[in-house]
Amino acid sequence: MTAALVAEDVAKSYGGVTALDGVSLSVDTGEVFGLVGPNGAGKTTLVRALTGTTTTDGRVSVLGARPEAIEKSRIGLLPQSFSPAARLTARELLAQYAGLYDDARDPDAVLADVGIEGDAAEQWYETLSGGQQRRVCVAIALVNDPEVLFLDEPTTGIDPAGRRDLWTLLEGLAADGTTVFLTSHSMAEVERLADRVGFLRDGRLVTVGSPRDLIEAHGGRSRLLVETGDPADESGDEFGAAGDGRESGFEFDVRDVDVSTVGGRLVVEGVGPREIGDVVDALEASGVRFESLTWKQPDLEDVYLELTGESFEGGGAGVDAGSAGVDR
Ligand SMILES: Nc1ncnc2c1ncn2[C@@H]1O[C@H](COP(=O)(O)OP(=O)(O)OP(=O)(O)O)[C@@H](O)[C@H]1O
Repeated sequence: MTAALVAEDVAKSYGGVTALDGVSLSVDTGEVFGLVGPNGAGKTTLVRALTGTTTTDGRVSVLGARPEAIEKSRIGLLPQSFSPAARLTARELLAQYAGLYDDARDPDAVLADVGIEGDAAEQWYETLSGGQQRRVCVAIALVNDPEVLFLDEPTTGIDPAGRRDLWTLLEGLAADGTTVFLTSHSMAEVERLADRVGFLRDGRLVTVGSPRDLIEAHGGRSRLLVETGDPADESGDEFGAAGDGRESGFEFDVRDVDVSTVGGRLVVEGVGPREIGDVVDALEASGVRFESLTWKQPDLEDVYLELTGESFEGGGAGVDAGSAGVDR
């Protein structure tokens, strides 16, 4: 497969601040590449390097050419901060941007794709809600039907239903062969959309891989989160990696589980779906009273926390796909 995007040893400093410190990567034609990393890691700077909107050291190529030399109609860019004319309606804005290209898509159809229809399409941009404004900005990036689409935190401010609609739209574009380079702080978004994910930290690409491979390598084991409602569990004390749970005071007749307390929860790691009942029995046999149980498979958020050195905090809040809660 041919590479749509190539970065070789790309570096950028702002005064004494190193934003990119020798980044090399290649994105195949038709691939969705997700770039994640903490605030200030250099994601926006890399998007700007790849789109030729800032100068850098190193080499960048987009569709086989330098980004500045590429026909603008072949590229779509949604910058992180983008403010189109405030006193044009969504329709007028789309028509304006469509007019920049010889062969643009129908503005109304693009607006409909991002969920802006009816009254919202006739309102001044400045009177739309933040999420509606972001949708219009996404539409502007799509109006030229680009071969390569750069989206810098596209769904920030968009409500959950709109976010999922946008994911479906992006999946459709990717299925039709559009190359997508996406930055996001939503691990759910990246896990769902990206074929490969790059983790950027302090201007360096620390790892790249498919969500599945990264979760396998860095996500840890599936775990059962036990809300005991017991303030003693707030201590964060490790119960130790007792394979049978004995050091925690529980008689776990379940092999290869690690028990600890994190963030006020009892965390039993290494619990597969079939062992949930055994662990519940063991908890009850040990006299542990609990308010709820949540089973959580490792996901990209766990990978992120591991790779950025942030501690796992029992993360039940991040549980969506692939988890089951048992309330008592
Ligand atoms: N125009 C600029 N002038 C000076 N410093 C800058 C400029 N743009 C970025 N930086 C610095 O470069 C570093 C990388 O910034 P960048 O915006 O690329 O990070 P990011 O990963 O996109 O962050 P976020 O997740 O907060 O959007 C930061 O330390 C930032 O302060």
